[in-house]
Amino acid sequence: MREITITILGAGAWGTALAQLARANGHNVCLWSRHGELSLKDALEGAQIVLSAISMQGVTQVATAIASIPISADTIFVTATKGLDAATTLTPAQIWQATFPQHPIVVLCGPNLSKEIHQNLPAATVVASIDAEAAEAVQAAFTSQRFRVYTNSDPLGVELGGTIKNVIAIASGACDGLQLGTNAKAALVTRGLTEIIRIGNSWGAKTETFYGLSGLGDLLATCNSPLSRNYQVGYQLAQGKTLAETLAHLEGTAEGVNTAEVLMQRAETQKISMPITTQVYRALQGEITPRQALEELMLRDTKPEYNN
Ligand SMILES: NC(=O)C1=CN([C@@H]2O[C@H](COP(=O)(O)OP(=O)(O)OC[C@H]3O[C@@H](n4cnc5c(N)ncnc54)[C@H](OP(=O)(O)O)[C@@H]3O)[C@@H](O)[C@H]2O)C=CC1
Ligand SMILES: O=C(CO)COP(=O)(O)O
Repeated sequence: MREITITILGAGAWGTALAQLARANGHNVCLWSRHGELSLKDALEGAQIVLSAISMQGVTQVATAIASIPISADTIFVTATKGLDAATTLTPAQIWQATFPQHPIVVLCGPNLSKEIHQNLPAATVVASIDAEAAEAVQAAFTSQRFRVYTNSDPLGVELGGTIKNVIAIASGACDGLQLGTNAKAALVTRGLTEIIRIGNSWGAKTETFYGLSGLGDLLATCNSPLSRNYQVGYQLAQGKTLAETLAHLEGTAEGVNTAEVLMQRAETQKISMPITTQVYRALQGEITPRQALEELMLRDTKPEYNN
C-alpha cells in the first residue's frame, strides 16, 4: 500500500480510533487537537487527506480556521462527524464543501463504535463522495483486514443516515431502560428507519442509501449497544435521570441531543411527520417522561404501514 500523509482533526474517541487504523496501514498520521502543542498550520503541512472527527459544535470554527491556511489543491477533506449545524441545519460535509469549494469532500460513516475499533474488532464502513476518485483514495487509505471500506456516490444520504439514527438510538436506549422487550425494540427501530428515510428523502438523499451500512447498519449498531453514547442518554433518561445529570457523566459527545432539535425545526418547516423524533425531543426537554413518550406513540391514530 502506498504510504500517504493523513492529518486527523480531533483527538476524541473517534479521531484516535481512525488514527490507529491509518497508522496500522503504514501511513504518516498527524493527530491534531486544539489542546495539543502542534499548530493547525503545522498539523496540515503536506497532508494528502485531512479527516475531521470533530464534534458538530466545533466543525464551522475549525473549517473557518483552516480556510486561512494554504492547502495543496489536491488535498481531500474527509468528514466523519455525525451531526447537524444548529443555526443552518447544514450537514458537516456541506460546511466543508462551502468552505473548500475546489476540494473533493468525502463522508466517512458506518457502524463504527470506536471502542470496538480500539479493540481491533472487525468492522465495515462507507466512504461517499460525488468525486469517485477521491472516495477510492480514502477507501485505499483505510481498508485493511479488520476494516472493510465501501464506496458510495450519495454522500448526503450516507451522512444523514449516520446522523439521524442517533435520535433513534436515544429512543432505543429508553426502550431498553424501560425494559419494553424485543418486540417493542424491533418496532421502534423499523419505524425509526421509516422516519429517517422520510426526512432524508426530503433533503434529497436516496432511499437505498438508508438501507446500507451508514443507515440501517449504523442504526442497528447504536440501537443495540450500550457502547453508544446516544443509547446511553436514552437509557439513563428512562432510569429517571435528567438530561443534565446524564450528560455530566457521559464519556464523550452524544450528537443526537442537538440533532433532535435541528430535526424538529426542519420537520416543522417542511411539514414532515417525525413522531419518534418528536417524542425524543420532548423527553430531552424534560416535557414528558420516556414512559409518557411511549404511551403517546402507542396511542397515535391508526394508519397504513406505508402511506407516503
Ligand atoms: N465515538 C464513536 O464511536 C464515533 C463517533 N462519531 C462521530 O464523530 C464525532 C466525534 O465523536 P467522538 O470522537 O466520539 O467525540 P469526543 O467527544 O470523544 O471528541 C470530540 C472531538 O471534537 C473536538 N472538538 C469539539 N469542539 C471543537 C472545537 N471547537 N475546536 C476543535 N476541536 C473541537 C474535541 O476536542 P477536545 O477534546 O479538545 O474537546 C474532540 O477531539 C461525533 O460527531 C460523533 O458522532 C462517528 C463514528 C463513531
Ligand atoms: O456513531 C456511532 C457508531 O457508529 C457512535 O455512536 P454514539 O455517538 O452514540 O456513541
